[in-house]
Amino acid sequence: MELRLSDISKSFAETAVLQEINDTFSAGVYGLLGANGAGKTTLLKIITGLIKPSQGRVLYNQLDISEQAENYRAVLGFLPQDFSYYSDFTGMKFMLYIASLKGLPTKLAKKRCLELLHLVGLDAVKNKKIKKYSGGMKQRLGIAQAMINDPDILVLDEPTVGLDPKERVRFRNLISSFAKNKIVLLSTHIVSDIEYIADCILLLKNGKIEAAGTAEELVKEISNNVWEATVDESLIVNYEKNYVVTNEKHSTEGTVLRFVTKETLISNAQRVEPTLEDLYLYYFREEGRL
Ligand SMILES: Nc1ncnc2c1ncn2[C@@H]1O[C@H](COP(=O)(O)OP(=O)(O)OP(=O)(O)O)[C@@H](O)[C@H]1O
Repeated sequence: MELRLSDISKSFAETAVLQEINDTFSAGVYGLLGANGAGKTTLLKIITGLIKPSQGRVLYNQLDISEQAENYRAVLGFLPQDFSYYSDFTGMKFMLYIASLKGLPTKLAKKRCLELLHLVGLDAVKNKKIKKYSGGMKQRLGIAQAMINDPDILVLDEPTVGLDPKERVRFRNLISSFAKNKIVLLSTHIVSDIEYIADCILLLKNGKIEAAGTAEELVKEISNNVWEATVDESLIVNYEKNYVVTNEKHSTEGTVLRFVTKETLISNAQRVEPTLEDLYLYYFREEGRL
């Protein structure tokens, strides 16, 4: 199984949103990480065939997805960012509705809906109307509906929005166990959501894939460049001008500043292990200053 993005570019009017994206996905979890407006939703919509690229092609098993639309839809599961629900439906009724849209036979549909509602922890509320659901419950229902046809390719746009920390952990476990022999693509701007589950992280910046690899591979770029130093609070503004500051921890002894730079003149600065969050903030430093 292979999904290939071949030279994808997308412009809206005169504005280039994606530029010459090339990548090949085989079974595994891929995390698309980027700041707001980086082009994540646009890229995922192109991958699902919802919008067409201005240039380039998406190939599923070597064939353009536009030439095998029906076949492709059958192996695809999608959670859009702006997913809307029928609020008067119960969770179960909604799932059955999606199952019928996907053409699942009635008996199988019921079994599959119950299984999935259990997997996302919505058993207890499956007969409640969706309008009574919390944001996190709705999001879990959205994830469940995307998995209804046991898709080979699961595309999730910002799936963890609205999930509390416990739900996030449950989500990560769910995706890890689901992903065997499947392609899972998910977008987020929350580093910790994909740090542990993504086999490959793609950093999307200004419509281009700036870097791709495992978390360990990616952070190598800034190894030896992440520091911590205890500094006087009044000097922080100056440091922020010269360094990419990734954390500030205030205490009675002063402020522990964490920052990324090649060389530093701060005498008590010590090198520390880089994290993916350091790398993210380093890549998206301009956005951080808005
Ligand atoms: N249909 C459209 N017409 C014009 N511009 C668009 C359209 N869709 C997206 N854009 C623009 O393309 C850029 C990328 O948007 P996109 O939604 O893909 O980013 P994103 O990384 O998903 O951001 P977010 O995390 O905020 O959803 C934005 O500047 C957006 O305004």
